[in-house]
Amino acid sequence: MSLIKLPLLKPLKIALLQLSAGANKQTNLLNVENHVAEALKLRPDTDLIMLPECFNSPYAVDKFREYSEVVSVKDGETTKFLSNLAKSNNVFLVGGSIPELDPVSNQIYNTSLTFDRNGELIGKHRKAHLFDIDIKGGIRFKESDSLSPGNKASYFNLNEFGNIGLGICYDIRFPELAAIAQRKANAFAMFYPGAFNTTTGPLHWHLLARSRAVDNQFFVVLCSPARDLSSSYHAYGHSLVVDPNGNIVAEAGTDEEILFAELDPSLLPTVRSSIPITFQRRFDIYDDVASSYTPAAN
Ligand SMILES: NC(=O)CC(=O)C(=O)O
Repeated sequence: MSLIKLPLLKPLKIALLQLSAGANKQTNLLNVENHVAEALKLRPDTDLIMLPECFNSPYAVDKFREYSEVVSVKDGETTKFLSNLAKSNNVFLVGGSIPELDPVSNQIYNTSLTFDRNGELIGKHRKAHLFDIDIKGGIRFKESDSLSPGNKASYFNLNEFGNIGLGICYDIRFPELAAIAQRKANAFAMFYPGAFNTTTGPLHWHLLARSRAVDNQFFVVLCSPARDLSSSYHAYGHSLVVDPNGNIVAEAGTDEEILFAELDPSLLPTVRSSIPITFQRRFDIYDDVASSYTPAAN
């Protein structure tokens, strides 16, 4: 077996903070700060910390505008908070997601912000596929009642660790975003802050994470809010890390929890050489789909 050559990248040590978010934004931010401190106390060599979808506000269509804020390191309360948190702790920070107010269009987005160790904003993704579903006897949710969709696939550079792709929650159901990150950016992992629920979580959470990992032969990382039965939306929990072979390597329960994992990119060449789908793609027969992609850098 000859190994596929990929640039030698460093293993990335990550901590996922599975937290609940209540009605008080300050309390939610304080909870994040305390858990970052706790994670770094337990594992001081952590390189990257990830937060869940909607960590500073309730996950509720009728609350997004009320909690929304501009994304600005100067004027945005949560942007500033995240930037300082990354810098003061010398970590990369995948800032889950927050309701973002675009001051020009007055539209609201579900937006994820990623910061480097200096607190620089290195990535911004607006949830591209809005969660509009209606499962009889299960759950009805319509993000598009108050949110607008983002319009690009996102991937970012983490210096010596290489590139990652990022989507938010429902975005995981659309394999194209992960495929773009893998093929256009040679990403070694796809990160999804995500709040599945007690109906769709048991149905599809693990299946989708493992599918995206196996499709692209890279790591898939999902960070969920903790389950809070007193809130209107019951998050699934089960934050998850899946390796490039589709194996679950770390999984949280349903309560607040810090989940640690290490993403070793040296696994990718072995997996890709064993089952070489990377070389076996038939773009000659699915060219129409490929040419409809609209890739964009940050
Ligand atoms: N909450 C979401 O965006 C997605 C979800 O719960 C699902 O796809 O299921």
